[in-house]
Amino acid sequence: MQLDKMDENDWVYHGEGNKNLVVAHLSRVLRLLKYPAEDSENPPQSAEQAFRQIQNIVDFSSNVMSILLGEKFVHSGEVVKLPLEFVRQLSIKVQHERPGWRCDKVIDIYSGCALSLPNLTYPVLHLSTHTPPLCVEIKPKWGFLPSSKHVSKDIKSKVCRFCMYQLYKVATGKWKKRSLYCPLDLFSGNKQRMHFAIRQLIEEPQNNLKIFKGGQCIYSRKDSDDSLDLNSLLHHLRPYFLQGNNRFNCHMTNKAVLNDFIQVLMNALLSSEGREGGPVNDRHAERQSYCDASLFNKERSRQGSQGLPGDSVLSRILQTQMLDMRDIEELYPLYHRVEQHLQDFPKQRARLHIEGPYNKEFLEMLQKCPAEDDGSVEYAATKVGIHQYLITKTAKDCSIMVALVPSSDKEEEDEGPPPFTSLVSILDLDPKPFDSILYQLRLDQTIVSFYLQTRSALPEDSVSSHPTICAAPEKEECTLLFHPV
Ligand SMILES: O=P(O)(O)O[C@@H]1[C@@H](OP(=O)(O)O)[C@H](OP(=O)(O)O)[C@H](O)[C@H](OP(=O)(O)O)[C@H]1OP(=O)(O)O
Ligand SMILES: Nc1ncnc2c1ncn2[C@@H]1O[C@H](COP(=O)(O)OP(=O)(O)OP(=O)(O)O)[C@@H](O)[C@H]1O
Repeated sequence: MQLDKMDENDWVYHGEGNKNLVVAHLSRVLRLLKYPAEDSENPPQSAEQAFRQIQNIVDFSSNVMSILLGEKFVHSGEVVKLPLEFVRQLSIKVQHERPGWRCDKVIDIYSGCALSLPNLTYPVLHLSTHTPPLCVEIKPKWGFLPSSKHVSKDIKSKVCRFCMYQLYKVATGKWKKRSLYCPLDLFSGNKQRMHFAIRQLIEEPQNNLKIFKGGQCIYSRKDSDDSLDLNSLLHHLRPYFLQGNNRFNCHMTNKAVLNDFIQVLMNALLSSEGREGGPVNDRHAERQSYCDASLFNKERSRQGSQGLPGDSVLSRILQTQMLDMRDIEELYPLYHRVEQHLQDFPKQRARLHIEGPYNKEFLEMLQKCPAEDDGSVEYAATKVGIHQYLITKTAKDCSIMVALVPSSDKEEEDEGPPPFTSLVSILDLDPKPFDSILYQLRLDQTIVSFYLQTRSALPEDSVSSHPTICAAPEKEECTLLFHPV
């Protein structure tokens, strides 16, 4: 990439989240900061601050998250300085492709800073074949129930945050339809539960699932009420699954295509080598962790527990999320202690690395932290305190990208999906701001009280387990939740 010869016509809109917009050009992407539209005339930070913010993201990803999640999964990228005219033209060019609900923020066109990353939807893997890679992005969210003594509402240890939050999101219009995906099913390592969870993601992707082919998004929910085209997805997927052993002339039902696709995706998520194909060993004992709101039939999964392979992407994310099992209610007093201290001694913000930098000194500070609470601000801020909690917050909001290309390896069996090579990565590993903790506490209270109120007003089976719906992939009734195709 020649930074002095950038042409906006080479770059295409690729996607965006709450804080960044991403454009792609073949095997690279540029991730540009966004800020609230009302600040568009008056950028909230200088070019130097923007540069430092992105450098902080790179350092946090490479020095902290990559160690916890595994280097093979993490691509931290590098900060680049782009010509301002290029960014301005790019911003105009992509505007009409942006989803309406994201337009409350605008691209930072003043700093010229961006994060340059490999395009994970168009990995080098595909170069060995003429077939465009398939790529699945999953934002799995929180995979466990808090086990803190300080939880004020019992429901938090029975129903997961994602499932509770769904009722609030639908009621406030963020999404039109409730998602029946439950992260605890995906993270269970039990193949039936995982299969069920992935089907729910396909049925209602919200912002938790996107599917790409050849680097282009072919399946996602862009707005709360846009239409989803499952037929078109199946049309894209079918050729990949007809290529297997003895299948060239076989008729495959849509259900079989979808089951194969989910199977291949699960294999990649459970692979303990980063690249699919090797034997799965070093399994964790399955965490007997069930969410009462999941529609998966618990009795079925108890028959065949598998657990997550130790080095699989799901296991690494879950372990990182669980570094801090404390609930926000238990964490808040520690935040309060640090906040009070910073009010009295504002210059200590830098010493305590409240906004980074995430360098050697930061890691040393985490290691030196006292093991027991001695009432100090160091304890509250560091390893067992705020920083550790914020690290787990990043792991609760990251996404997994699974790139798949048909493999030429011949396999003996005629059964099962054709072989694929996969490349699994984790993205969106930005540090979460210290100041978000008060907001987190309030949001948590809102989600829980809304869930309790709404649940009591709804019929029993609309929010809790429903024994007649199960996820056995081989059974006909597993099409139950799908629209006709
Ligand atoms: O708090 P949550 O669980 O709603 O997560 C936010 C996400 O909402 P979600 O529920 O996944 O739709 C939210 O995603 P959306 O904007 O809803 O797509 C962001 O990821 C947000 O992170 P950040 O503040 O931009 O760094 C996320 O906020 P934090 O992870 O910073 O709390
Ligand atoms: N390296 C990459 N390769 C390919 N696509 C990417 C890459 N990084 C991001 N994307 C795409 O861009 C989208 C937005 O990126 P990202 O999730 O980092 O934004 P964000 O604003 O930080 O999100 P959030 O809402 O979680 O804060 C992703 O959902 C993904 O589809």
